Amino acid sequence: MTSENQKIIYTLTDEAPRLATSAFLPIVRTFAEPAGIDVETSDISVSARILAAFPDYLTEEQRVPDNLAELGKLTQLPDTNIIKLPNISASVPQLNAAIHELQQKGYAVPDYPQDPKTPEEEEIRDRYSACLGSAVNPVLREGNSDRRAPKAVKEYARQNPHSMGKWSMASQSHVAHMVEGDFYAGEKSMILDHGCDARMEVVTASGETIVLKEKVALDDGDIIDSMFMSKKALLEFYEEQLNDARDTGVMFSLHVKATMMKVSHPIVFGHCVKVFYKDAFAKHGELFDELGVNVNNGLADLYEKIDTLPASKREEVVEDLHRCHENRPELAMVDSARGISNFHSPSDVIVDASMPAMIRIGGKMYGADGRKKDTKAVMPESTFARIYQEIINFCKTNGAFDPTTMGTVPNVGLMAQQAEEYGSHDKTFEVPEDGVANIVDCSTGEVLLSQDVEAGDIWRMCIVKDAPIRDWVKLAVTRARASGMPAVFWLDPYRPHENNLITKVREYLADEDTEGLDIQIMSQVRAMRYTLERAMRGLDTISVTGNILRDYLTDLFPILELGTSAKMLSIVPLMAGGGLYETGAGGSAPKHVKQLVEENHLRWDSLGEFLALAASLDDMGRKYQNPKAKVLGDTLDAATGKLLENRKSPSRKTGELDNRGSQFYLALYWAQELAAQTEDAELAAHFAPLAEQLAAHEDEILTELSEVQGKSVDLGGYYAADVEKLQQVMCPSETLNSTLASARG
Ligand SMILES: NC(=O)C1=CN([C@@H]2O[C@H](COP(=O)(O)OP(=O)(O)OC[C@H]3O[C@@H](n4cnc5c(N)ncnc54)[C@H](OP(=O)(O)O)[C@@H]3O)[C@@H](O)[C@H]2O)C=CC1
Ligand SMILES: O=C(O)CCC(=O)C(=O)O
Ligand SMILES: [Mg+2]
Repeated sequence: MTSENQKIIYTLTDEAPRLATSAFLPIVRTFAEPAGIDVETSDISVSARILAAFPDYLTEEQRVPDNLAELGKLTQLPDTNIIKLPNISASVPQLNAAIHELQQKGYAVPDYPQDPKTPEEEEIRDRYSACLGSAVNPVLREGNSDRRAPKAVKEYARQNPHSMGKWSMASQSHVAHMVEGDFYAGEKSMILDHGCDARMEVVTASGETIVLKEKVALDDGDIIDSMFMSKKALLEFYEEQLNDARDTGVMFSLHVKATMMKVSHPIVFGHCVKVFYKDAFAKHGELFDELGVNVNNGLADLYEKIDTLPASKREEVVEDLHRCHENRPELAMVDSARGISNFHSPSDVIVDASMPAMIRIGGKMYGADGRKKDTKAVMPESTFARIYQEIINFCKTNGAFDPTTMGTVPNVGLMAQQAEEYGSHDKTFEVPEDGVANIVDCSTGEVLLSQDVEAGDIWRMCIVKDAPIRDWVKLAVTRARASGMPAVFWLDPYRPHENNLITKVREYLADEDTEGLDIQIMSQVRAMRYTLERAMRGLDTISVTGNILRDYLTDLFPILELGTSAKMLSIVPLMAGGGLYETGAGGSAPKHVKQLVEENHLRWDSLGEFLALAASLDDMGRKYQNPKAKVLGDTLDAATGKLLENRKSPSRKTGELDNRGSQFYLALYWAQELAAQTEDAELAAHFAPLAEQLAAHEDEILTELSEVQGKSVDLGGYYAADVEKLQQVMCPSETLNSTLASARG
């Protein structure tokens, strides 16, 4: 690679990360330039993706390129180096809000047809499906995942522990999951011994064949699974759990991932809302249908639709809804001050973040009165829910974990090529009629996997490819070797899919040099217990997991260990040789944007972004023999360590140091580290004046950064903010801006 094409592609995403990046990019460019590294941006925000999907609805000037598709191609090239911050995985309400904002701005993109009636509407819905739910990560994550807390970050957390709630043996909090009729219960799985195209079809009782998916391309060695969730069993389960929560006086909460599991979980969520309010639905069901109410989009959708009714009718409906609460348990709240419950929107409570938050504060969630209470955490799908019950049991017995002493739990996650459930959205269906659900080899007609299903059941097919499994095993061995930690594969032999994985894991482990390494395979509940026992004693254990547990555990352990998963290093070594560097494991923190807009204080911590950039630079240095890049990476890591030591992370409180102030210190320390290092005299000479200038102007810059706080700001939009306004708000210190500019060529 020549110096001309040494390039970092920096993605622009949504919400708080987008804000933070606006402030960080001038710093990144200032530091990357002397090492001959270009920093190119690529907007993959939900609004940019919407615009890219509808060029024919836009004027020439309004059109934007399909950046995500472009990046997807680049993941297949060995030179690629992408930094990716969290982005919105849009639920339908979020998608609608983004569309509405764009329309208001004069972009004539069409409305989202939730229930398409014409071929044109179907075509529009298909185009929008590329913007809905988790649409970015699966395209870019063409590798497995390596997430961990770097030593300096772990050490900082040990010295400066975050608060932890108390656990009591008497806690009534628990997890409720289905024990029959869920995806786990009747799962079937096989390892293919030949490649083929398969179709998914339901053969109804009357003998009619309904093809749900014409073609799924499969390869020799793929593990494929067929699983379904029974609607009947799900409704019974909800009724039982609601009654149990009411009878035992515990709050009710529902934890799903409707953003990522964009087809199945909104349905699972919607059924819960309907069961909770079943009397109101029994009485007003027809009216709700006429109004087009779809509670898969949350109770907010219902309230919005009944708003169109005459006042007296609306009041009657609202009264009937309220009356349902008399026979139901108290509901966990998302925002008790504003009366927003767990049912308001399917994207308000996202299981990977919501369960750790509950566990961290002693197994509680907030009730309508704003108080913390014990809760029944309902996760219908049992496959992974049991790990949360295991940690709850552990905390009840042993008390809360102590961040000053607890061990660390890094993760190596199977993720590449849309592995497992997280790649199943285009192969997930609500079954139209009772019958037999078959996965059929198109060329021979052989039925590969078969299930008896009923109308309304959710049926899906999952795939994991062979090459990613081999790569995942290799990555686990590499991490075990590099860290000296034991590595545990969390695989359950009683689950057909994981049993097949175990076969392959054993085979591929045999190909690796595992001499002296401690590598074990345990079912998930045992793995959790083993890991927790060790963590409590200060011992570290790598979790090696499938895709869903990757997601769950990389919020759970960092939140307990570090207070937030934002402080994780999150690397995706792309299978084609490139690197995708993500920032932490957390979300895009909509609450933080609200605080910025109202009070001009951004509490988002960019630590994950600093760690990601250092890893990206380091990789560039090694791959392209660019010693300057390596020096930049090392000094950035050192600066990040200093930032932690000197407690220059953003504060949550308006008026104190925020994200922008924290970034100023990062720039100062980075310049100082570069000036002080002796490996590259040119870089030292280049950055010495910047280090001096930044230090000399510290007070002035901090004053300029804090003066702006406390007042509301206008970003010119939420999903599609005005770029200039964004820049002005995020870079308010003229002194810092000009000092950085003077160091650039
Ligand atoms: N990789 C990705 O692209 C991901 C995207 N998402 C998307 O993000 C959105 C919101 O997700 P949700 O799961 O609700 O989580 P949030 O983004 O709201 O994060 C949960 C909480 O974690 C804390 N937090 C997270 N990141 C940081 C940070 N960098 N600095 C400081 N605190 C942090 C905040 O706590 P506090 O408010 O107390 O300060 C925040 O409210 C959704 O649209 C979801 O789809 C979610 C996960 C990953
Ligand atoms: O893609 C998403 O929607 C969420 C991803 C996520 O939560 C994670 O990777 O930890
Ligand atoms: Mg996650």
